[in-house]
Amino acid sequence: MAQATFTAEDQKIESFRLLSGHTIPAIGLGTWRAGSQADNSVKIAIVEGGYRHIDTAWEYGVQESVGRGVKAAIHAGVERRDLFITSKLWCTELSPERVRPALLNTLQQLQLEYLDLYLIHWPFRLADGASRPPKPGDVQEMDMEGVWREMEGLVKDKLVRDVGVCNFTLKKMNKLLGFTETMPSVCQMEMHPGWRNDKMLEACKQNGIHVTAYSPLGSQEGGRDLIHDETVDRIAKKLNKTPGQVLVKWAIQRGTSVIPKSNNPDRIKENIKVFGWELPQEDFQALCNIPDQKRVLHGEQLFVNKNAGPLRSVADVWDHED
Ligand SMILES: NC(=O)C1=CN([C@@H]2O[C@H](COP(=O)(O)OP(=O)(O)OC[C@H]3O[C@@H](n4cnc5c(N)ncnc54)[C@H](OP(=O)(O)O)[C@@H]3O)[C@@H](O)[C@H]2O)C=CC1
Ligand SMILES: O=C1CO[C@H](CO)[C@@H](O)[C@@H]1O
Repeated sequence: MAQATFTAEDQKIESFRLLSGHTIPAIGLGTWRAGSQADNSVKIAIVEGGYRHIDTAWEYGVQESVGRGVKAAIHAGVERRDLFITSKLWCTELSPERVRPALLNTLQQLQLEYLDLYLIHWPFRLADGASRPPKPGDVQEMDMEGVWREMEGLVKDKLVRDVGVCNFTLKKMNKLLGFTETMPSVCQMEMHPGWRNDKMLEACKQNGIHVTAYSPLGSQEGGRDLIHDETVDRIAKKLNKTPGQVLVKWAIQRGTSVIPKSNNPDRIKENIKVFGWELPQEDFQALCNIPDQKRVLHGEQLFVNKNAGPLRSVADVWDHED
């Protein structure tokens, strides 16, 4: 069996400890829009880049390809127990009786026996066959307690090692914390210098919940081009790093894990070379001061039919807070 070229130890990849006592590697490979190249990107990331953390979701439609990439990496000598694989429960499955079948389907697609982390993707339930953007009536309130009890059951049955949420507002997080028996280990949120989201980061820290920053480069396609932001570019040139590395390092220095997506082998390997050096305080601060704070992905935009105006049902379930 061929040996992996890089190990996480070679790369000195840092990790963060979760409330459960498990650890999450500081950098993971994102797979949204990875398409049919996901298998190759995942294999390169793990075997050549030293990644040990992969972020995916049923909704990305790439889980079978991701699974093939993971399998190839294991075949190349990486141990499953050294990998951290995250997936997410999609909005149409947000009713208690659908949680376990959705997870089993995800495990089957990924060809895995367990997940390291299973996240509620958005705190909204979508009706079966809901169009995007949804029609009136397609967006529904979820039975949060019922769904969470099922998530807890997956941990008890060792099908997933940790559970968590994405895209929760503070109001929704507080509601969850009001009844949870198994704490959410992770809250995954959009975070980059163009959307620091300090309020949720602070609230999570206070509760010991680890934060993973998604779209750390601004998401690029249809998002915000932070790679060419003048502050990011200036700091990158000064430190002799790339803009991608500066953005990834900023996230880690804030205490969050981070999941940049790339399908380009050079950029995959570039984005993880962020250990053994620090952003000086003044540069870290300059990145924190980037103006025009706004999200790239917003629940109201994702789930509201812009042509028809806000749907009554969305107004009922969205908290109207940042
Ligand atoms: N929980 C949730 O609701 C969400 C989770 N996510 C997760 O977070 C991941 C990352 O977020 P995402 O929105 O994909 O965007 P990112 O911020 O990671 O940006 C990805 C884009 O940047 C490009 N890129 C990657 N590295 C570099 C580099 N070093 N220099 C220049 N360009 C680069 C990629 O192109 P190329 O591939 O050609 O390199 C791609 O176009 C997702 O893939 C997904 O796994 C994302 C959104 C929502
Ligand atoms: O993870 C994600 C990537 O983008 C999607 C938008 O189509 C979202 O559903 C989701 O939050």
